[in-house]
Amino acid sequence: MVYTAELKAGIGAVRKSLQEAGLGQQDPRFRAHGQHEPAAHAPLVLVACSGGRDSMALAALAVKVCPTLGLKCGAVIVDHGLQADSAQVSAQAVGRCQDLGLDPVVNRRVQVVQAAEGLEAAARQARYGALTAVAQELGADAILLAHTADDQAEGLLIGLIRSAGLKALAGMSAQSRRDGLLLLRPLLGLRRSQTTAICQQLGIRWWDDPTNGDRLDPQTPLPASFPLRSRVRHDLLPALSAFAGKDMGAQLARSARLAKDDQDYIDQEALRLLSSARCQQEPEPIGVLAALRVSVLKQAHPAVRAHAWACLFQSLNLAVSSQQIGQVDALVTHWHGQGRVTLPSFYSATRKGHVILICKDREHANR
Ligand SMILES: Nc1ncnc2c1ncn2[C@@H]1O[C@H](COP(=O)(O)OP(=O)(O)OP(=O)(O)O)[C@@H](O)[C@H]1O
Repeated sequence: MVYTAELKAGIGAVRKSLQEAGLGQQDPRFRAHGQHEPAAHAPLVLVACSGGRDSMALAALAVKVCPTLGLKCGAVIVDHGLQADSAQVSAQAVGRCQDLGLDPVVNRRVQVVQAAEGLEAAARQARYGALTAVAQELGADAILLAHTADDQAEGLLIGLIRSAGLKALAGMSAQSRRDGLLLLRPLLGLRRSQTTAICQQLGIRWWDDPTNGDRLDPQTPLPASFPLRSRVRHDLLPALSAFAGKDMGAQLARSARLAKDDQDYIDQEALRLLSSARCQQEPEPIGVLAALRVSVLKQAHPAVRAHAWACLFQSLNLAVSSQQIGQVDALVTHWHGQGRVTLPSFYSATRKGHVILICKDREHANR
């Protein structure tokens, strides 16, 4: 096999990701280069594979890297059942992963229930649920996802279209946890052109999702019926690059990474603020979810305080608007004896002297 620049970049990225996650260092033998037969009880990592070019490239890279670290490498293919040929597409991806040598390869069919947040979000929810369930069933240590720098760039533009603030700009983490499961994204530094080249160089075939519009004329905008992500990829990002006279994909991906670092830092400060502002008096009266000292909140930077409110409401599963966060914050910064701020699901925020109380309506507190 010829180690092309793309293959070297991909192999290096997967190896670094697994090592940074603390995987593959259990046995001193694995510090030496070369292939090592994984022990029967060796940690298992699973590639989340859609059958597309990015995740087929990742499957090919991971199955090469894992044995050098003494890890077992399998794959999970989730069949969303949203397209007429989805069972066939999934079966094809299973076969291709097996041919590459991944083992085990699991095909999991899910039921996508359309919810208020749309079909794409519902499919993502169902997909992560299935990935977590399979990982738990197999005792896997991590799931590898094949998001690339192009996904980061597109995500940033989608964030700008849909919402506002730092969160809208912040990209995905290279390492995160969901329901206790470690999620790794080793290819965030690679471009889609590189994953395509890796597949071509290794003779791997992939499936092109027709809803991506990849095979349609690049000069003709996709109809509005295509998913937003596909339209951003096909129309907006190329138009932006043409306008700027340079490849904006790389720059936007870098911005998404920097914004994510900033967001992680502010979130950490916000959690610290919440913990130092909490009143120590125990137990809280019935219906009071949090009691926070105004003197501590007042000293914090407004951006940190805004994130603290957002973190607090998120922990209570409350979808609170930015306007409501502003009203709650005014209890600290512009206090003139105003009444309580009504929040969703019978929650409210009130100021009592030098304390902000986040309460659930007494009638509903015990339900
Ligand atoms: N049906 C699926 N089954 C398993 N994993 C999936 C599936 N769909 C997506 N994933 C995982 O989530 C990642 C991001 O999903 P997305 O739909 O954005 O894919 P993509 O950027 O088109 O990548 P690909 O070319 O691999 O389809 C994929 O690279 C893959 O790791």
